[in-house]
Amino acid sequence: MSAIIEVSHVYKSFGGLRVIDDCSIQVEEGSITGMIGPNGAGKTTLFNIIAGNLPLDAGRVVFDGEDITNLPSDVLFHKGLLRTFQIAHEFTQLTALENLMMVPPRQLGENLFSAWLKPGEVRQQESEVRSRALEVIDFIGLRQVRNELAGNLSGGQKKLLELGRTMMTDARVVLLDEIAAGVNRTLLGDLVANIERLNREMGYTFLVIEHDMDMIARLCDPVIVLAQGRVMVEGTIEEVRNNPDVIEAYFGAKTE
Ligand SMILES: Nc1ncnc2c1ncn2[C@@H]1O[C@H](COP(=O)(O)OP(=O)(O)OP(=O)(O)O)[C@@H](O)[C@H]1O
Repeated sequence: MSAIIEVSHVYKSFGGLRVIDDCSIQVEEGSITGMIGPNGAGKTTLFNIIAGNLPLDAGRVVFDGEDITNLPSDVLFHKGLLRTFQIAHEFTQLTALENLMMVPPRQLGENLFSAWLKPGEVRQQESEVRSRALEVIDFIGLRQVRNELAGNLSGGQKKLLELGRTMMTDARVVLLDEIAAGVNRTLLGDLVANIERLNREMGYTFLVIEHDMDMIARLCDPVIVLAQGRVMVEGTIEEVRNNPDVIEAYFGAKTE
């Protein structure tokens, strides 16, 4: 395996507070890499930097051999690097299926000029998008609620739909930020199974921030522990769990 994401010597401060401090990580292609750490360790900040949602102060981010430092998220999206998006407010009034159909980039039907020039091609593409969306809705187990408004779905179903939206793209790396939060155990099982299938069957690489340790233990290898904006330890979940520094900084702090 080789690294599909390389973060090298990244720094980021907010005002006087250094939140990411000479941080370097690598994500191997085909892995489901976990990222854990105490509250305020800088996990979300690092995600935002990798996903192009936040400029860094210094350092470098490389995706599949290409320097993507400070490229905006929409450019990264087209390159196949994306994070799960919260279902945006305007999409809550669309059905689950329509939410999936809205995702594909470069949809010809959205462009009036191309619709006027090539109506046959637009119809063809719309029907392809629709059948892809139906496949995805089956994959994520939401066929029963495909015609429900997204705003009426449960929290867990919304997370599954978010995952489904990444499947409408040609994603290669997906960043998942605390998707277990607020999801019941049954739906969480579905989410985990779907992430595993996407990884195994479709070759997606995942980088996962998660407070739910069961989910990390089940899904992730390796696990990176971030503390005070830099990597404290990296290894299997067992190695990480047994590391005294981690127990003190993370688990220790948690059980006080
Ligand atoms: N936009 C911002 N402006 C100022 N400070 C920020 C900003 N974003 C994050 N911070 C600060 O940076 C630090 C790291 O935050 P971050 O959200 O990256 O941590 P985290 O590891 O994801 O934490 P948690 O597990 O609690 O979500 C925190 O002290 C936070 O208050």
